[in-house]
Amino acid sequence: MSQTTTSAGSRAIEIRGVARWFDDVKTGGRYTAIQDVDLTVRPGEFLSIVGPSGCGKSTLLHMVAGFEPPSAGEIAVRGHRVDRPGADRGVVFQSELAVFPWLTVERNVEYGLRVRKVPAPQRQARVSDVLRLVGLEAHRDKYPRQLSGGMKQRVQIARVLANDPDCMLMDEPFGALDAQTRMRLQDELVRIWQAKVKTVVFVTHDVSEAVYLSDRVAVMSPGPAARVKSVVEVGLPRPRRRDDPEFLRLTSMLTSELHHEREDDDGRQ
Ligand SMILES: Nc1ncnc2c1ncn2[C@@H]1O[C@H](COP(=O)(O)OP(=O)(O)OP(=O)(O)O)[C@@H](O)[C@H]1O
Repeated sequence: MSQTTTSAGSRAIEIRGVARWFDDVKTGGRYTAIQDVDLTVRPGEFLSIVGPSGCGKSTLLHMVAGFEPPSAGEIAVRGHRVDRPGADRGVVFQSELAVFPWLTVERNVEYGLRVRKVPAPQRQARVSDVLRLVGLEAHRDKYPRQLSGGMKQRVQIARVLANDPDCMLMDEPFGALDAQTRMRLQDELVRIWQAKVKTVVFVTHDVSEAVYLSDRVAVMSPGPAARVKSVVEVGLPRPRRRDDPEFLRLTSMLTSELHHEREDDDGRQ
């Protein structure tokens, strides 16, 4: 990251006027995936991004991660412009391929700490701490092929937490899991988030998952030129119940918001 652009204040992540387009080498034209995206994420907040398939959720998250630059606009994390990946932002992907198959659970989790040359005693303490937090202590010597899909996602989460980032950026991390495992991991994620007080940005297709987990839910419009069309506050206390009438009302409201393109800009921020 480079120069300070804004005072961090109450903004963990600030996305201002961001667009991303891709050149089509065959036609010489370009495809504008997202345009004019404005979104502020507060420190310690759990914010989900929902949107139709292909609208640009992953593209937006990858830009916050610093994997690719915006074509226009600016992204700042704690007041610093993002221009590359950084240890302050940890990314959890949908695919279990993000876990190194040739390393044990412990080695996977320790990986970032080794790269940063954290001394062995500190490394071991940190790894034990996060393995305990994600419930993988008993599996530390196993290889990924010996783990279930849910356990592999826990390895990814533990690996991110070991680096103690300010924000966790999660790209449909539970998308490939069966419904029961998914719900269990949602509960675990809330517990971990509450224990570690990280800012979390969570991309999902699943409105109910977003309402269950989040402080606020940002809804994107369909692409091309997708934008954040509204941001909805979820005021429900935790632990949440999926059969709570207010939970069901919010889920149904967000579902219709997602499926109906609205031209007004009321909810933009
Ligand atoms: N490297 C690229 N080159 C060209 N087009 C791209 C590239 N990456 C993404 N796109 C296009 O940008 C749009 C947004 O893609 P993205 O994967 O961010 O959407 P998404 O909302 O995360 O989708 P899904 O919910 O299906 O995972 C899509 O139309 C996609 O085809």
